[in-house]
Amino acid sequence: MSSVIESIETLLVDLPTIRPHKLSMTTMACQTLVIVRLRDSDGIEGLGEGTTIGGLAYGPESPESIKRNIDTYLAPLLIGQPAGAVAALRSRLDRHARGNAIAKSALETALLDAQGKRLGLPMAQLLGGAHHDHLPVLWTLASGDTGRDIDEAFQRLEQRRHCDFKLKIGANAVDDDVRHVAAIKEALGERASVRVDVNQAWDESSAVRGIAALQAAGIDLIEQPIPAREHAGLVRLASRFEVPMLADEAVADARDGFALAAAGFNGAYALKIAKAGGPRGALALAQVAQAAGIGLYGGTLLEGSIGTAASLHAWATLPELAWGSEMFGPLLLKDDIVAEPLAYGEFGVELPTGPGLGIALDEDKLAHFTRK
Ligand SMILES: O=C(O)C[C@H]1C=CC(=O)O1
Ligand SMILES: [Mn+2]
Repeated sequence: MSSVIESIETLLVDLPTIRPHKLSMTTMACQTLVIVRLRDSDGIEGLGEGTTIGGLAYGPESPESIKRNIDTYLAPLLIGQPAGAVAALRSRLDRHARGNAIAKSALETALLDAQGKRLGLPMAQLLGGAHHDHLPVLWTLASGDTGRDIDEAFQRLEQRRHCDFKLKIGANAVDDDVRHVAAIKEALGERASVRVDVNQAWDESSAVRGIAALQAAGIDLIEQPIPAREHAGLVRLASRFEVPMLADEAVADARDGFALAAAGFNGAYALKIAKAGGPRGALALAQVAQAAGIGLYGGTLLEGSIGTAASLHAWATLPELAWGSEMFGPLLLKDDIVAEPLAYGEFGVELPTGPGLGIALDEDKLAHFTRK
């Protein structure tokens, strides 16, 4: 008898951040991981993780809704089903439940982890095989203080941890943000690539003014300057400026990617397993981007080690990430719930090698940080 899915448990795990992380819509002091433990009748356990940023500040799913919707609606669709039928199970979730991409991503990750363990293959091999075993990782400077961000950047460069930096802006007046970014770029000079993420905070005319100044300051990439749904505006900004635009919230999945490319967008796409409903959906967006000649970036929704490892397995199967990745989530957290943390160094991170995700839980730490 082939294995069936026997149980699915979800846990809310609250981990403090190493410093306040300030974005245009919220300042984080803690990240909540929704951990999925999926158990199959052959005794194999698959792990998954879903995160968002600042409760409901980033999108329509919160950690609590992810847990509740898995427990109430999504898990019952999987219990008793053949455990190895990952593609069919993923379609089943989409057929019976709309939206909830982060919850579905956590479940798809757990299904792939279990199947990889069953077959003795790393998740990247289930997804077609890895092109790379070390991926570049940038660091986000978002302490809210220019001097502290500059110190942090030099520290990361000296540790050989990161040489590309993303600055979170949009919470302050445009001129103040531009001054902040220009001061950091001026301090780092040619030693580092500096990019910004506005997280949808500007309207188009503010964006024109802000981007002109950021381009003059030597910034390499402008992420999501205007609201996600304003595709036409993003296309206009991408055509207007030499500095490329990175679409993040505007492109969740392959359909969004197709629509934006068809509208004439010529920038780059941020892939996130959370936006696309899992690693397979994120790779489908990557295929659309490749067909349209659009460059790729491996994005994070500030996942912990499990979600980060799942993303790395997916990104490793891509021939090229023109803009590298930002899979630094675990480094923003004060502690971890896995036995062996991901290996960061030489401006990037190693792809884990064991079966499935190649990640094991530290049960004591998991129990300690799980919300009671
Ligand atoms: O890109 C985002 O919108 C979300 C995230 C990625 C890095 C970071 O600091 O926040
Ligand atoms: Mn972003």
